Amino acid sequence: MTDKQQRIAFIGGGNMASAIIGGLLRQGMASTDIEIVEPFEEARARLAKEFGIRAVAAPGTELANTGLVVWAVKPQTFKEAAAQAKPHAAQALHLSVAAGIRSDSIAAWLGTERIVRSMPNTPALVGKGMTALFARDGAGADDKARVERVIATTGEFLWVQAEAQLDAVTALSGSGPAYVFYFLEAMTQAGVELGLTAEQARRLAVGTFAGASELARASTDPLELLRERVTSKGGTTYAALTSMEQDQVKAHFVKALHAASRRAEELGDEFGR
Ligand SMILES: NC(=O)C1=CN([C@@H]2O[C@H](COP(=O)(O)OP(=O)(O)OC[C@H]3O[C@@H](n4cnc5c(N)ncnc54)[C@H](O)[C@@H]3O)[C@@H](O)[C@H]2O)C=CC1
Ligand SMILES: O=C(O)[C@@H]1CCC=N1
Repeated sequence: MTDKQQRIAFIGGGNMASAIIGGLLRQGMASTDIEIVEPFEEARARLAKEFGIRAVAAPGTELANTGLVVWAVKPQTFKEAAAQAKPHAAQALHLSVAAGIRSDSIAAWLGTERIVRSMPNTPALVGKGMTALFARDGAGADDKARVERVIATTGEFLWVQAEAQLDAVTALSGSGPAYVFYFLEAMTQAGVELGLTAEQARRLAVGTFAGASELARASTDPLELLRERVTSKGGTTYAALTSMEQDQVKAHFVKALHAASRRAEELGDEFGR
C-alpha cells in the first residue's frame, strides 16, 4: 500500500468523525495520516486539543493525497460540502456516514462510483460501535476491505445488500443509543422516586443494560425466553411488564422506529437532490 492510499480525509470533524478518528488513533494510525476539513473554528480547536490534528477550514490540494475520504457532514450540508471538495478528491474511495443520503446522489455530486455508505453509532467512541455498510457496485473488493479495516477500529460491522435497508439500520442502531439513554433516564428517574440516590440508580440502570446486553449477546435463546426467565409468575417483573403492555409501550416503541426510518427516507429525498 502506498502512503497516499493509507491517508484518510474526513469532511466534517464533528461527533461521528471524532468517534472514527479516535478508533483509528487507538489502533495505531499516525495522526499525520489524517486530514480533516472542518469549517468551524471552535470545532477545529477541539480536534487539535483532542487528537493533535490541525484541521483545515476548506478542502484543498491535500485531499488529492488521500486514498479514502470519509463524509461526516450533516445530510443537510452534504451537497454543498461535496461541491467544495469534488475538484480535489476525484481519485479517492468515498465512505459516507450520513443518514438518508443515497449513493445515487453521492455518485452524481462527486462524479465517482467508488462509494460505500455506512451507518455507524456513537458507541464507536469507546470501540463498541455497531455499523452497517452498503457498497455501490463501483466499489471493488479492495475498497470494501479498506472500509472494513477502518470501521473495525470502532467496533463491529455488517454488510447489507439492499441500500434501502440502511434506513432501517439508521432507525435501529444509528439512532438506537438515544433510545437506550432514554430508557436509562427513565430507570434512573424511577429509582430515585423509589428512594435510591441518583448515583446508585444510574449505576444500577447502566449495569443492568450492559449485563442484559452481554447476556443476550452470549445466548442463542430467543429474546422472549430470556425475558421470561426474569419474569416469575405473580412476581415483580410480571407486574411491571403487565403495566407496560396495558400502556402499549412495545407497540409505541415499534411505531417510533418506523418514524425514524421514514425520516431517513425523507432526508434522502429532501437533501439528496
Ligand atoms: N451522531 C450520531 O449518532 C450519528 C450521526 N450519523 C451521521 O453522521 C453525520 C455527522 O453527524 P454528527 O457527527 O453527529 O454531526 P456534527 O454536527 O457533530 O458534525 C458535522 C460537522 O460537519 C461540519 N461541517 C459543516 N459544513 C461543512 C462543510 N461544508 N465541509 C466540511 N464540514 C462541514 C460541522 O461544522 C460539524 O463539525 C450526519 O450525516 C449524521 O446523519 C450517523 C450515525 C450516528
Ligand atoms: O439523528 C440523526 O439523524 C443521526 C442519524 C443516526 C443518529 N443520529
